[in-house]
Amino acid sequence: MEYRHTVHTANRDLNENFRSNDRGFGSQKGFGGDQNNDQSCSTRGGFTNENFRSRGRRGGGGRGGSFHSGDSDDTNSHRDFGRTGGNDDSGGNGFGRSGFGGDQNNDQSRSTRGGFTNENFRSRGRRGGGGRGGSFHSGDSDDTNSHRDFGRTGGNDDSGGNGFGRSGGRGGFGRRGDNDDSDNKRDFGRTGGFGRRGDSDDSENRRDFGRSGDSGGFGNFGRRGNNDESDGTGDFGRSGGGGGSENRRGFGRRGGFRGKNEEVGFESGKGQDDLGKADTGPKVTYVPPPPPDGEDDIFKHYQTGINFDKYDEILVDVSGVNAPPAILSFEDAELSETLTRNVYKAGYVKLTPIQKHSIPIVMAGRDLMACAQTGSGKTAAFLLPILAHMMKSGVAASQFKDIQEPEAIIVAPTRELINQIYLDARKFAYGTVVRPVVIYGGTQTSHSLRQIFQGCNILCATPGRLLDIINKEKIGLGKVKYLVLDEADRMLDMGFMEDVRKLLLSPGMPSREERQTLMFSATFPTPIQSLAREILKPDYLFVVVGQVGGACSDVEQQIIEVEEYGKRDKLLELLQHIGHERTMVFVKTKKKADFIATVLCQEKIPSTSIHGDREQREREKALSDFRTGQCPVIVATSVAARGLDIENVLHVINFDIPGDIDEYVHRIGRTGRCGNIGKAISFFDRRGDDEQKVVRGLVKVLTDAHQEVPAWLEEMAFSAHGMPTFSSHPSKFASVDSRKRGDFQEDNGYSNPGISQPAARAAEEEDWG
Ligand SMILES: Nc1ncnc2c1ncn2[C@@H]1O[C@H](COP(=O)(O)OP(=O)(O)OP(=O)(O)O)[C@@H](O)[C@H]1O
Repeated sequence: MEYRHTVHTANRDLNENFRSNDRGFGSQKGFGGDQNNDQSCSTRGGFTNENFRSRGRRGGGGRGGSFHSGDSDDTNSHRDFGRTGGNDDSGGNGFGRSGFGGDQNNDQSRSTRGGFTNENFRSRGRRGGGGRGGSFHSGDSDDTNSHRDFGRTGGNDDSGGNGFGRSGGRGGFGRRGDNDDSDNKRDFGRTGGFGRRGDSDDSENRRDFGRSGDSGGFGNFGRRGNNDESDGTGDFGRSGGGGGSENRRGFGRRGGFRGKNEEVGFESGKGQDDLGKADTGPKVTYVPPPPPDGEDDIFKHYQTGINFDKYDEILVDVSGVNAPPAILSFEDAELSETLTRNVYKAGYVKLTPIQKHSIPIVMAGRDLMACAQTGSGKTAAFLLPILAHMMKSGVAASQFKDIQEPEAIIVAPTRELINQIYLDARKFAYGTVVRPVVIYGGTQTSHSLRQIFQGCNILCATPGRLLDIINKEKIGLGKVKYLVLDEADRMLDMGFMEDVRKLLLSPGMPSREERQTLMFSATFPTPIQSLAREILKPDYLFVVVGQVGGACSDVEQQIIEVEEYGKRDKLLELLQHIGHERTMVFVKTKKKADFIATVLCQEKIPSTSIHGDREQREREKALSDFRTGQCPVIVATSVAARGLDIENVLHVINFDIPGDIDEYVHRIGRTGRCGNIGKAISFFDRRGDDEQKVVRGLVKVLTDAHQEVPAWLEEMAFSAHGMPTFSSHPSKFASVDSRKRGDFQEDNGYSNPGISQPAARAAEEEDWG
C-alpha cells in the first residue's frame, strides 16, 4: 500500500536565516533586526530578503503570513496548501514565489487565495514593522468545521502597504490564538501591531501580548506560544512585544526558543509556520482518544534484549551524604503486593542499575539527581518508589472534585513523552486507588480539566499546560509531595527554566524543604547541575550510572562523511538496504522533516514525520503509524529525540547531525534500549556549522562507548577550535557530580549557591577528561 505523507506546514525557510540568533526571535536583535540574517529567505515560501531587511532596519515586528493547512486527511493533503494559503506575490520577490510551503516538490497549486503582495510586506517593513501577513489556516478538514473559519478570518487587508501599526497601533492586527476562553478577545493587538497568543487555550494572563504598542505604534509583536514543547513550539518574544520604533530592534524582549536543535532562531522556537498556525489557526479542539484500557494493553511491553544482563557489570557512583544502600531485587524494594504484581506483569524481573539505587533513595525521602543511560529504566526508577511511598502513607482515593490536589507532579518536555510516562504510571498503579492523569498542550483544555476533575493523585504534565491549569486555579498544589523533572537537563535549560521557576513559585507549591524533588536524565551538563541545586535540597544525592559495557555500546555508532547535497541519495541507499526495519531519521528543521518524508513516500518507502508544527492529532497518528509498523520510517526533529520508548527501533539515522552532543546521545538512544541492540548512522558534512560544534563531543561519545572513531573525525576534533582540553580517552561516567569538582563551597555536605549561572554555558564544558 502506498503511504502518503501529509505535508502541512508552510514557510519555514527563515529558519536558516536566523540561526545566529539562537535564543529566539526577539531575544536580542529581533526578527529582522539583524541584517546578517537576511540572506536566504524565501526562495521557497517565506519572504524576501528585501522585506526582512526592511523590517529589520526599522525595528522589526513584521511578520510574513503563514499558511497552514492541516492535513485534511492522509490523502489529498497536499492540495490543502494551495487552497488555504498562498500569496499573491506581485513583486515576484518572495513570499510565496516558489510556492508557499516552499517546496516545489510538494505541490504546485498554491497561492490562489489570500495572502498579500510582496509589496505590502515591504511597506510594512519599511514603516516600522509590526505588520504581519495574513495567515490562513484551514484546519483539519476531518475535524470540526470550526476550523475552516479561521481561514476566513485570518489574513489581513493591507491597504497599500501602509503597514500595520503604523499609526500608533490602529492598524494592528489583533487576534487571539486558539483560545478556548471567550474572554479578552478584543485585547489582542488593540494598541499596536499585532498581538497574538499562542495556542495555549487560555487567554488569561496572556492578554498583554501585543497590546501595548510602542509609542511609535510600530507593531509590537509579542507572542507567547505554547510552553510545553521542547521542539520549539513557542517562545518568541515570550514576554511581550518590544518591537516598535526604529532603534528598538527586536521584538519580544526575552524571546528564547525552545527547540534546542529542532530549528533555531526565528523558525525554531515556534517558527514562521507556527506563528501563522496560531495566529489564525483553529481553536484547539483535539481530544486525544483514551488509551486502550484492557489489561493486556495496559501491560503490553517489549522484551529486554540480549545485553540486559550486562547492566549488572556497570559501575555506579553515588555522591552526597548518607546515601541509603542499593537494593538488589524487586523483593527488596518493599513495594506493596499490588505494585509488585504489576511490576511482574509488566515483564520486569530484574532491576536495572538506576532502579537499584534510586528506589531506596526516593523511599528514604531524599532528593535525587539521577543520570543513567537512555533506555535503562529511569521511568520506573522514579514511579515505583513514589507509588510505593504514596500507598504506604495512605493516599486518599481520588474522587470527583472541582479542585484536585495531586500528591505528585511529573513534568517532561514533550507531549508524547509525558503521555508515555503517564501510561507507565497507569500500568504500575493498576488496581490501586492512585489515579494518574496526563495533560498536555495541543489538546482541548476543557478535556484536560475534565481528566483532572475526576480525581488526580499523580499529575503528568507538560509545563505550559500545567501552568495554564494552575493559573486557572483548577488544581491546588498544597499537597504536592513529589516533584519530578524528567529529562531534567532539558527542563532546566533556557527553554523551560522559566516555566519551572513559575511552577516553583506558584501559590501553594511547597518549598523544597517540604517536598521531594527528583530529577532524571541521561545527560547532566555541569551548568545545569548548578541550576538544579536551587531546586533540590542541599543534601541531595547524585547517582550516575556508568557506561562501560553498558547500554551505550548496545548502539553501534557510525559516522559517515556526506556532503549536504549527497545526503538524500545516501539516505535512500541506506533505507533500501535496511528494508522494513523500524528507523528514525532525525533532521534539523520541521520543513525538512516533511520534505524528506514526502520524498521517501515517493520512493515507496512508507514514511511519516513528527515535529512541532504538526497538529497534535497528526503527531499522535504519526507515532502510532510508526509504532505499529505501518510506517517503518519516521522522520523527526528533536521533538522526538528524548525519552520516546518505541519497540524495535533498530536504526537511528542522523540526516543532520545535531549541534549539541547531549542531543546526539538522546537521539541515538531511541534504539538499543533495555538491553536490545541498535545502529545509529550519522551523516557528517565537514563544512557544516553543527558538525564543527559537535565534533569533539562526538569523538568522546564514540570513545566512551568503545566505538570505532574514524581517523578523519579524530583529526578534525583535535584541530577544532574553542573547546577546552580535549581527550580521547574513555571515561567511565557520562556525567560527574559537579560538587565533586570543588566548584562550590561546602556547607552542610555541599553548598547550595542558588541559581543564576546561565544555563547556556555549553555542555561542551563537560567531561573533557
Ligand atoms: N527492570 C526492568 N525490566 C524490564 N524492562 C524494563 C525494566 N525497567 C525498564 N524497562 C523497560 O525498558 C524500557 C526503557 O525504559 P525507560 O523508558 O524508562 O528508559 P529511560 O532510561 O527513561 O530512557 P530515556 O533516557 O530514553 O528516557 C521501557 O520499555 C521499560 O518498560
